[in-house]
Amino acid sequence: MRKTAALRPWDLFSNRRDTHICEHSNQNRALPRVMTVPGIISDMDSCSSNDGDSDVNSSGCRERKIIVANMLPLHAKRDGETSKWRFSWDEDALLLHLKDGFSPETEKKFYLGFCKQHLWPLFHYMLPMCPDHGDRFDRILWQAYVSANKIFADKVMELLQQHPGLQGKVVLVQIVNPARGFGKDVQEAKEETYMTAKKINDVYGSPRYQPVILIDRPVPRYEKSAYYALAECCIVNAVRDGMNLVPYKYIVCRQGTPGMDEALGVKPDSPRTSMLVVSEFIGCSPSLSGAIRVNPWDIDAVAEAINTAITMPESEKQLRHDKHYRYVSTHDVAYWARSFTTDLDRACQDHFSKRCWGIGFGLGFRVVSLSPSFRRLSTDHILLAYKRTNRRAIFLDYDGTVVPKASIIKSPSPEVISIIKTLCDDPKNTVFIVSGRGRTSLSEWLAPCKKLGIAAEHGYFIRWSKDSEWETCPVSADLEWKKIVEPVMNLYREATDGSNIEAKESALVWHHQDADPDFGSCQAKELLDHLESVLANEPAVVNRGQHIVEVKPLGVSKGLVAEKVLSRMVNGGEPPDLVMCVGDDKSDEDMFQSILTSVSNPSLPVAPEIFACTVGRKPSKAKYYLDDTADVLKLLKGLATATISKPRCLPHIQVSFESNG
Ligand SMILES: O=P(O)(O)OC[C@H]1O[C@H](O[C@H]2O[C@H](CO)[C@@H](O)[C@H](O)[C@H]2O)[C@H](O)[C@@H](O)[C@@H]1O
Repeated sequence: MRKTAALRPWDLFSNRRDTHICEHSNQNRALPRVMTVPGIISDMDSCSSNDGDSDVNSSGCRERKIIVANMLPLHAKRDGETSKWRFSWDEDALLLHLKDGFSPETEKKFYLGFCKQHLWPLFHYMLPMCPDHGDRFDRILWQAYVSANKIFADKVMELLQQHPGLQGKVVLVQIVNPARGFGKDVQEAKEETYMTAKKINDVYGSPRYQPVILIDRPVPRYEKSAYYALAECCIVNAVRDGMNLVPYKYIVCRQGTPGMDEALGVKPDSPRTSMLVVSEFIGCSPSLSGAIRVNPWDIDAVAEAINTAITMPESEKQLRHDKHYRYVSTHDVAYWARSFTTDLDRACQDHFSKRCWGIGFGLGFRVVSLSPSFRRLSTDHILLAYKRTNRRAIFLDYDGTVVPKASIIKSPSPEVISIIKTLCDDPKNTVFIVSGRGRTSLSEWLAPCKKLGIAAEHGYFIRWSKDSEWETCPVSADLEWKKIVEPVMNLYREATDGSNIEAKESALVWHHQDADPDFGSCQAKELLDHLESVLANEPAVVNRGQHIVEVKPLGVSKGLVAEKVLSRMVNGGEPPDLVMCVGDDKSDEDMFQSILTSVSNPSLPVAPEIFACTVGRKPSKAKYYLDDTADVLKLLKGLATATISKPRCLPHIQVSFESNG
């Protein structure tokens, strides 16, 4: 076993001074519910865990409630022999003055002055009464009150010291890397570091023990490697960082080499261990899955992480080290260079054949590269195909396609109804509205279109015409995940003014259309991440739509709707010869993909003509675009007109030849 431990903020390391790691078994140490100052600190450390556990929360962590009082109903007596304080309840609740912390002057001002002359009357609905101070606010008394509270707070913080068993055993070695600049800020940071180190050493050090060792000079690589090799734990907790390589170097040094083993007296086949505590804000953090991740601003969490790291069982340290070492040795500089080149190649694929467009405004501005074959769908173009085909499948999204997204009235206009009705009344057409919306509103709004098929809730429900029954998608009926999603969405609803939750039969949707646009978008991204992580093992998927974050059952998609409709047409002996699909958002991309794939379906006698069209000029699987819903309606109207004015079958003209004879 190596005999050195190390803890280090930024580039810091420390050595453990003895061979025994502090096996601090009571990690969730309970604090006494009422703590007084001065107390017997060592008594707190041995708090037993069988005290009723009333303040153990559901996750197993103790919630610490610290009550700090100026006067306690206690008798305090210092034991002459041991010099320890002994406390006993004062049955008569006599006031005990704890004078150690304050000068008589501060105590007089904060307690007799501010508390009694200002606070007490205030809390008793009276004006300040003292004739000396009259009715004026006395700033000096207030300042004494603030000072007294600060003294209390400082004392509490001091006593909340964590893991005192480690005192004398752990050393933090901080290597101060030479700064690259000479600004005032660098100087100030250095001064603060020195001051803090001195404070810690003064309080916790002894003539033979210095808890913090600052090394403020250029440290050659071989010397750093030696520190890395000896340190049992490495902490890199920068508040922001790019690709910090120190954790990787540390792992490699802990793995050692035959030469290092010899120098350190380590047996060649002895198990290797290493422990990393890393800031969640540094670039390498996600790649080190065995590291303990901390928020560097959370001092308590950092302290706990350090304790966990150095008290962890050796076997686990070894597992973590092996995992990290495998990662570091397979992801070397050559690997990074190769993967960067691959990513670059992929990103630039077809780069030169694409056209770039700047779209959006403000924070929404993006440059998108679009295929040169991506073009506006002209009515004339589709009309030619429409007129020469006889078995057409038409899929229309609802919101943002036939009804404008921004419209307050969500029901379709009479014009939309009339166009859709004309299209679906044509026996050559199979028309479906495929929407994320619920079945009740869709069937109500589209009631006049009797022959229209409706796929509601992204296809969770499908109805082939008004007279047929709703079919439910044969996916898992388990919607238990809703219980996980709802509280999370509620958090975001509460935190985002203007947002709301829509509960559908199979899905839950968080809407932020009426929230502040920028804040709403940021919250939506957060929510998406949050939900994806909590739903990792659930039969549900999270999607982002226009001003929405939606969670729906796994296996439900608009793409499957298109697949189902097309295969029913094929199986019914009516394979489509034209497939048209218009939609505006991400969920519609599934439909585009699905109809594009259908072209290569071997069961189709002839490949249908495909018109996949997105609404808005943006990257899409669709080959065509239209600018907005007005454009869509114009196009559909053109098709509807062709439907109505199609050449009727001419009546057979009977020519009779009358005989004149
Ligand atoms: O598949 P779609 O027909 O495009 O429907 C998708 C969602 O439509 C509805 O949300 C949309 O309208 C909301 C106003 O009614 C608006 O706030 C939101 O931004 C739009 O995305 C519907 O409420 C959702 O359930 C559908 O998934």
